[in-house]
Amino acid sequence: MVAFERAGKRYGPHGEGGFTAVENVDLTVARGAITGIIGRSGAGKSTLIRMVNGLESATSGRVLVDGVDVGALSEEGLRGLRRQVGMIFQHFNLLSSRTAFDNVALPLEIAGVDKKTIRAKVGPLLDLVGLGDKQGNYPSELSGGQKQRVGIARALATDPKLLLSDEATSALDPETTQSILELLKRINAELGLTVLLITHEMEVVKTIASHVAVIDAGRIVEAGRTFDVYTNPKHQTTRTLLASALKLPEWLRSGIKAQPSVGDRALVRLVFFGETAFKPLTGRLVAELGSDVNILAGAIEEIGGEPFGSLVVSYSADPDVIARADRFYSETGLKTEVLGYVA
Ligand SMILES: Nc1ncnc2c1ncn2[C@@H]1O[C@H](COP(=O)(O)OP(=O)(O)OP(=O)(O)O)[C@@H](O)[C@H]1O
Repeated sequence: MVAFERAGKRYGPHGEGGFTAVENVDLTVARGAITGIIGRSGAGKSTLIRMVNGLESATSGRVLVDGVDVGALSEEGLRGLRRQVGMIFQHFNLLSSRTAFDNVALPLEIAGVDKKTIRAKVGPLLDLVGLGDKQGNYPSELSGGQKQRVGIARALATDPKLLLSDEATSALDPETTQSILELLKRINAELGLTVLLITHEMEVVKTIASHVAVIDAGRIVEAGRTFDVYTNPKHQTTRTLLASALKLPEWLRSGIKAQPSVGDRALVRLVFFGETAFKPLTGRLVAELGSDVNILAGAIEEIGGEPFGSLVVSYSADPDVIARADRFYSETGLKTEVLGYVA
């Protein structure tokens, strides 16, 4: 549905004074799927997603939506594209002088739709997002979650086939975030809408995205099924993003170092799924390393209905202990990653 072909974006002049925000991105977004793009602040996420609806133009390569090169569209072509591509934003971007109803009606008014059709369309959309009783309320009278629901209804007004989500839950508390993600999931399933979202939170990706791409300094460093990337991350950026999503106590998280000093302990995430899920490997690891293994956190989670377990343990970073542990992992096929080192 969306294809980035060696797509890049450079702000300002070429050479000195310019800045390359996105570089050589090759990425395909499957029709009907929910795809997440995750990266740290400044990684280029907003630039990348805005290239899909022409809010930013590629300065190299191409971005195709349903085979159409966005960069080659005329102003009128772009307006047509934006009717097919809805967008929601971190700060909702509602007009404060308009009611919920009138905010949702706005794209239809702009498209020249008659009043009767607008009335027939907006009510059911507000019902769909659970705001049937708030049609006459102004944004200032709505909670953050309700404002985002209005934003979602507005994005759906022109019956788009693709929804872009720019950090749509970043300004919301965890509970409201979950309810908005549930709503997006339902819309994806019920309307068959393709969703492309950007976020800096692994939890968001894990909750709703079937596929994920990790962006770092303007480049996609890893992409694939969310389950695969989450259970077997290959790139250091992905590992760092995952580590920050683990529910480790603050005292432990803040003490993590990239390199060990003498006497430090390795902090290791063990991932259990598929064949390794049902083997009593933790006991064997403890037997292998002596009683030196500390279990610090553990959870059974699932992505897209596929369960997996993760356990965070620490043990001596002494090279001999590390070598024994690594031998054990390669013999058993247990997936692991070193999160860092702690004193
Ligand atoms: N109009 C612009 N002119 C020059 N540089 C820009 C412009 N817009 C963004 N940038 C730079 O491009 C880089 C990527 O910005 P972008 O907003 O795409 O990142 P992001 O991953 O969405 O970050 P955040 O999550 O903080 O919004 C940043 O270093 C930013 O300063």
